[in-house]
Amino acid sequence: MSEQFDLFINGNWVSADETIEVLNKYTQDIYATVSKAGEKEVDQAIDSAEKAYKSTKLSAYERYKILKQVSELLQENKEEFANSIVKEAGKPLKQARTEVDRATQTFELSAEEAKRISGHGVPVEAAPGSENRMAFTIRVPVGVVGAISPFNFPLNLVAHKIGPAIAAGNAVVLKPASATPTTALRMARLFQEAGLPAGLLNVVAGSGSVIGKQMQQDKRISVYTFTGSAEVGLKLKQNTGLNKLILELGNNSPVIVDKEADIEKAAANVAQKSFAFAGQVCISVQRVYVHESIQDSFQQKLLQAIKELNVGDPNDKNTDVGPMISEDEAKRAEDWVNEAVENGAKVVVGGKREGTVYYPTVLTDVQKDMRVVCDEIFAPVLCTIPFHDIDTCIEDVNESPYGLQGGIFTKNLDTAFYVAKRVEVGGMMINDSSQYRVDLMPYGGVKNSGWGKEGPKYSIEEMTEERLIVLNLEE
Ligand SMILES: NC(=O)c1ccc[n+]([C@@H]2O[C@H](COP(=O)([O-])OP(=O)(O)OC[C@H]3O[C@@H](n4cnc5c(N)ncnc54)[C@H](O)[C@@H]3O)[C@@H](O)[C@H]2O)c1
Ligand SMILES: O=C[C@H](O)CS(=O)(=O)O
Repeated sequence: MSEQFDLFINGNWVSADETIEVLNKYTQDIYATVSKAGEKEVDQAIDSAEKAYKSTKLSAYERYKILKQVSELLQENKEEFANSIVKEAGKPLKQARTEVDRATQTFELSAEEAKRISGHGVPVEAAPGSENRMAFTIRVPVGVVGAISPFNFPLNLVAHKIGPAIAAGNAVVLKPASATPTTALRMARLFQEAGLPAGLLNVVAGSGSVIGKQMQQDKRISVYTFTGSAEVGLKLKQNTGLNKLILELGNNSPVIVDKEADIEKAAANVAQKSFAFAGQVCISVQRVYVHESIQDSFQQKLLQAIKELNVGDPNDKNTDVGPMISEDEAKRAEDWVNEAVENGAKVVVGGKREGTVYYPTVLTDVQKDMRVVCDEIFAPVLCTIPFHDIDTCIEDVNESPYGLQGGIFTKNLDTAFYVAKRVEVGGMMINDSSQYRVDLMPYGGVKNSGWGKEGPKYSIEEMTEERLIVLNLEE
C-alpha cells in the first residue's frame, strides 16, 4: 500500500482532484500518492500566505522557539525522514541520514539567527548640515517568499528556504520537486506540531512547468528563492520582473590536483565526492585537473578508491552509490559518455548502466568541448585532465559557464592562494574537493551558477529589506 499525502494550505491538509505517483527510485514501485496542486490550490496557498503574513506577527523569540522545536522534532524522527529520502530520491541510507542531521542544523541555525536580525548605525551626523541627525537601519521581512526546490536534497535544501524565511518573519509558499515531494510534506507536519500559525507555511506539490510558472507570475510573492537547473533559473529571471530572486544553480565542478598534492588523500576524496548520491549533487567533482607529473600515480590511487565503493540498493547501509533519479537521467548520462567515447575519450572504469543505476565512471582523453566536460553532467562521471602549468589550468577551469565551488589539493600555500584568487567560483576549497559544505557558511555561485547566498544568516539578509530610519533631533 502506497502512502497518501495531501497539500498543506492555510494549516489544513487539502486534497486535489489529480494526484502524483511518487516512485521508489530503486524498485520503481509506487511509493506514495500525492495530491497534485493546480491553479486553484496555488492561488489558495498564495492567498493564505499573504493573509497570514499581514495578520500574524510572531515575535523573534516565538519564531526562534518554533524553529528550534522543528529542529528537535526532525532529530527525533530521523529514521522516518531518512527512509523517506531513500525511497523517493534513491539516496543511499547513510547519505540520507547525513541529510537529516544537516537539516536539523539548518533549522537550529535558522532559529538562532531569528534572534540576531539587526541593522546598523549610519553616521549621518558626519555630513555637513546633518549635525543634529542620527540614523540607523532595521531589517524588515519582505512578505511572501516563493520557494522552489530541486529533487536532490528534498529535506535540507527545503530547510535552507523555509528556515530563514520563517526566521525573518515572512510567510512561505513552497513548491518541492515533483519527483520528491513527500519529505517536504512530512516536514510541514513538524511545523504544524511545533505550533506555526496557519498560513505562514504552505506546501504545494505539482508540475514545475504549470504551477512553478504560475508562481513566477504572481505579484503577491515578493521574493523568489529557487534552487535547480540554470535552464529553469533563466526562465524565472525572465518572468519575475523586478522582484528579488535568489538563484542557486548548477556547476561542472573543477578540482585541481597539483604536483605538490597529497595524492592518496586527493584520490580518496575525489572518489567519494564525485560519486556520492550518484553524482547528483551540484558541487560533485566533475573535472579533475591533474598535474602531468603525478597523473599515473593519481589515476592508480583513484581507481583503487573507486573499487571500494559499494554500488546498488540505497536501503543498504553500506551502499555508496545508488540509482539516479530516473532511468531517463541514467540514459542521458550514458549517452553523454558514449558521445565522448565516439569523439576519442577513453573509459577507464565504469561506463555501464543497469536500469536506473549508472556505475562510477572515469574518463580520460577528453576534449574541452565535450558535454562531459563543458556541461553539468549531474551523474557519477568524472573526467581526468592532465595539465602542464598552473596558469593554463586556471584558464581551463574558468572556461566553464558555471562557477559554484572548486577545490585544489596542494601542500604549497603560495600555489593554493594564487589559484584561489584567480578561479571564478563562489567558494574555493584548499586541500578538499569542491563538494564541501556546512550549513552555516555563505553558499552560492557566480556566472551561470546563480546569485545570492544561502546559509541561514545570509538567506535572512536576502529575505529581509534594509530600512533606513533617520531622526531629526532638536539641538
Ligand atoms: N546551487 C545549488 O545550491 C544547487 C543545489 C541543488 C541542485 N542544484 C541544481 O539543480 C539541478 C537538478 O535539480 P532538478 O533536476 O530538480 O532541477 P530543475 O531545474 O529541473 O527543477 C527544480 C525545480 O524547479 C521546478 N520547475 C521546473 N520547471 C519550472 C518552471 N518553468 N517554472 C518554475 N519552476 C519550475 C521543478 O519542478 C523543481 O521543483 C542541477 O542543475 C543542480 O546542479 C543546485
Ligand atoms: O546539490 C547541491 C547542494 O547544495 C549540495 S549540499 O548538500 O548542500 O552540500
